[in-house]
Amino acid sequence: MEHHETKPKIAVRDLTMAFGSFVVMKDLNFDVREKDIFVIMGGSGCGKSTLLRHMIGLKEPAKGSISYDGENFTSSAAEERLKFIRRFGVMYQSGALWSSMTLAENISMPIEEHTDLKRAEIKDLAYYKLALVGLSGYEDYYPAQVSGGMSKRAGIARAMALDPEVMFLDEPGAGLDPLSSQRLDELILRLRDSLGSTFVIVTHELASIFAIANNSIFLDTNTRTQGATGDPKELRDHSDNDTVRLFLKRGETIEQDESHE
Ligand SMILES: Nc1ncnc2c1ncn2[C@@H]1O[C@H](COP(=O)(O)OP(=O)(O)OP(=O)(O)O)[C@@H](O)[C@H]1O
Repeated sequence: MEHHETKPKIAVRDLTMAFGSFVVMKDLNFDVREKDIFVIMGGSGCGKSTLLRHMIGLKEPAKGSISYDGENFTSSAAEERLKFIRRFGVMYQSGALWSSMTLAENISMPIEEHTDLKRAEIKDLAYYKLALVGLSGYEDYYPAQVSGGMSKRAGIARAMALDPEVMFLDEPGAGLDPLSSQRLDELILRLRDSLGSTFVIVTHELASIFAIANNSIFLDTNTRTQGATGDPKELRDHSDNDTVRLFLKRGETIEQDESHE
């Protein structure tokens, strides 16, 4: 196993997440390293999206902290917090693009909002971002005119509009056929390699987890805390937590089933 001695990109410490008196997860402790493709995994309703919302500042921890590059995000003042948020790119589960705008206009929006660039420069940037996700030639299409997979890729291009250091994707493969889902996985790997960004991805799709992730956290609904953190392949083969191993081993049966088709 490789060990990087660098400071973690993201450090989550003693995090408890709750809605009122309902505790979703407690005592979460994990690191995300720079250039990791880190997946948040676990069964339905365990708190994956809620964890992502904590990491981008949409929800406050009941306890604990989240730091970026050694700086405390959780305790930061409003103004300082905006600086953190500017370094994030987010694609939500609903991930929808604005239907009344072309793909290029969808990507231009955040650039217009957050920079002083001129119109022509913004257009160039939007075209460039679409090219990065393999959508050259589709700049003037409306979301309804492209496939689900293309729409997800445009959503990723929009999340990348401001060159984020960390990309957060909530269930990017949801609703996609296996081939489009696989193409999306390949895109994520390629973007990580070419742009050097860090990815935090919510997913419960095992094929996708094994294809892209080098680091992860498993949220266990029964114990209401993390079952394990680390490389999903290693957890599948060596975790001393039965629930984690069982969850990840389902992947083998799925992969075998698919190879017999
Ligand atoms: N705004 C809210 N108020 C109260 N409870 C909530 C709220 N949002 C989520 N929850 C609860 O918190 C728990 C975790 O929800 P969350 O959506 O984070 O799970 P998830 O793992 O992302 O689920 P899924 O895989 O089904 O998308 C669930 O029990 C959910 O009902």
